[in-house]
Amino acid sequence: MKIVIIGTNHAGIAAANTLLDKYPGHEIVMIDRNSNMSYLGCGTALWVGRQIDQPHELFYARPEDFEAKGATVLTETEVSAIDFQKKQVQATSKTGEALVENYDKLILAMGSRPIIPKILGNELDGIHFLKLFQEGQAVDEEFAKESVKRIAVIGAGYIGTEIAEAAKRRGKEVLLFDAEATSLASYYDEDFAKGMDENLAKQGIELHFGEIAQEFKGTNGRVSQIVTNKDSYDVDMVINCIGFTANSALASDQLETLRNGAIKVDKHQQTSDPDVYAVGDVASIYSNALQDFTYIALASNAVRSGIVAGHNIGGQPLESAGVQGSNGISIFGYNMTSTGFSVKAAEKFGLDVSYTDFEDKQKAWFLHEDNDTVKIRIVYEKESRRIVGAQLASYSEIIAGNINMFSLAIQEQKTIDELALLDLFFLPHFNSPYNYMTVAALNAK
Ligand SMILES: Cc1cc2nc3c(=O)[nH]c(=O)nc-3n(C[C@H](O)[C@H](O)[C@H](O)COP(=O)(O)OP(=O)(O)OC[C@H]3O[C@@H](n4cnc5c(N)ncnc54)[C@H](O)[C@@H]3O)c2cc1C
Ligand SMILES: NC(=O)C1=CN([C@@H]2O[C@H](COP(=O)(O)OP(=O)(O)OC[C@H]3O[C@@H](n4cnc5c(N)ncnc54)[C@H](O)[C@@H]3O)[C@@H](O)[C@H]2O)C=CC1
Repeated sequence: MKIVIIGTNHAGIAAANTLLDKYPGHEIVMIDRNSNMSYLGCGTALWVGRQIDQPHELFYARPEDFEAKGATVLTETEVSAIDFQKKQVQATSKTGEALVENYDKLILAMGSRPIIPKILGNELDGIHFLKLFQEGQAVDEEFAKESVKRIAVIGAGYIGTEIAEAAKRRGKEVLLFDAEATSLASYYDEDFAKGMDENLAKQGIELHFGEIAQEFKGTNGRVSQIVTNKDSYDVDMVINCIGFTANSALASDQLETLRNGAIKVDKHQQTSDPDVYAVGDVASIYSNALQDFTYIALASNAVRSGIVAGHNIGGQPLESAGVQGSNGISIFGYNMTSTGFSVKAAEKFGLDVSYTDFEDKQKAWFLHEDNDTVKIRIVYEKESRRIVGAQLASYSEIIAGNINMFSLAIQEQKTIDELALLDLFFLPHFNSPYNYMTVAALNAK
């Protein structure tokens, strides 16, 4: 069987490795328009902010790794069309040569692209996005310029907040804008996001929330001012981070999609064409909190969905367990993690939810050093009492792993009452006998 994979980043790589390692004997052709593969964008801010010295360790796979296992890897080759009837992929190589690849099974792993704000002045120099390694390099080069002193970051989601920290670490003045009232509004309720806002403000980042960019103005072709619905600000550079959209144009007129263009898949990653699978950011994904398919762009989901597609195409039926969109962020030492829905997100999706909050020290009360406060919120459906979300925030790093337990609880449809008496270990170095997670659950109305 000949399997063609379009897109060789996290999702495409996971599918390719699964097929090559577990189901040998197939012809695998991997095509990507980029010159590199496997770049972990999560490391961009760490590198640009000089928390790590070099970007090379942010790559974990090379074309040679797949060629050594028998695959054909075509880099700098852009797919321009797919004929789903003839089962053919048309592409152009880096030398301009037209290529046609036939397939028995096709894996779409074209990922996502940043949303471009449709406002005047978009084309000016000094306006950046952060998705590819090359875009990280461009931002890094700008940060090195003495003339770039004041930076506007548009969108205080995950990428915006992380790059705001990086810019500050490089000695820049940073103005952080978001249409919402707080940072991280897609992931955390306001009471939680406020903790991050205070942390950002304490570090000298200028916060402009509830503000929408309406125009970029320039001087000699380079951005020099940003105009919002409230005011205008002189800046030397802009970084746009207002979210991702599925990069599905190659297939969205032929295959079924969600309203945002993500290619609809089932739990086997199969699209509306049985010979075509879609994985990662280009595809829909099943949310256990919502109990329906939705769109959640994360590297963790990309890897899992790639593995699932690989097994199904290889001949071993495997159903995805669904996801919770579990995520985390660490900014100037302040750590936040969440999974499933916040109260706000649950209500937006039509769920009738309640929540329980608790706050305590991370370690036992009699440890007075390095013992930070932890805030927790657990969100549950009122009628069924099933847990649909959790949020944690603290300067303590110990909180990080806890969110995974809530992820499993949501996946397994556990109720808030089942959590209340769960056996959690106790050791003073890490927690208290009255663990804040179970106390929050015990307090649930
Ligand atoms: C700055 C940043 C930080 C992030 N941090 C995190 C994090 O901490 N945790 C987390 O879980 N996620 C994080 N993400 C999100 C994560 O990177 C994405 O969810 C992930 O990259 C999706 O993987 P993918 O393989 O589905 O798609 P992509 O990474 O978008 O890869 C798609 C590939 O398809 C190729 N392609 C597209 N169209 C064509 C075509 N026509 N022809 C040939 N090739 C094509 C592209 O060149 C690309 O290589 C971050 C993203 C960014 C940008
Ligand atoms: N730690 C992690 O897990 C990370 C995950 N990612 C993922 O990568 C994807 C893209 O990240 P982001 O671009 O940061 O998206 P995001 O969805 O996290 O944040 C986008 C932000 O932009 C704001 N916004 C939207 N339109 C706006 C406008 N016109 N003006 C001002 N603000 C506006 C939104 O309110 C939101 O806060 C997401 O799916 C994210 O989850 C990215 C970085 C880190």
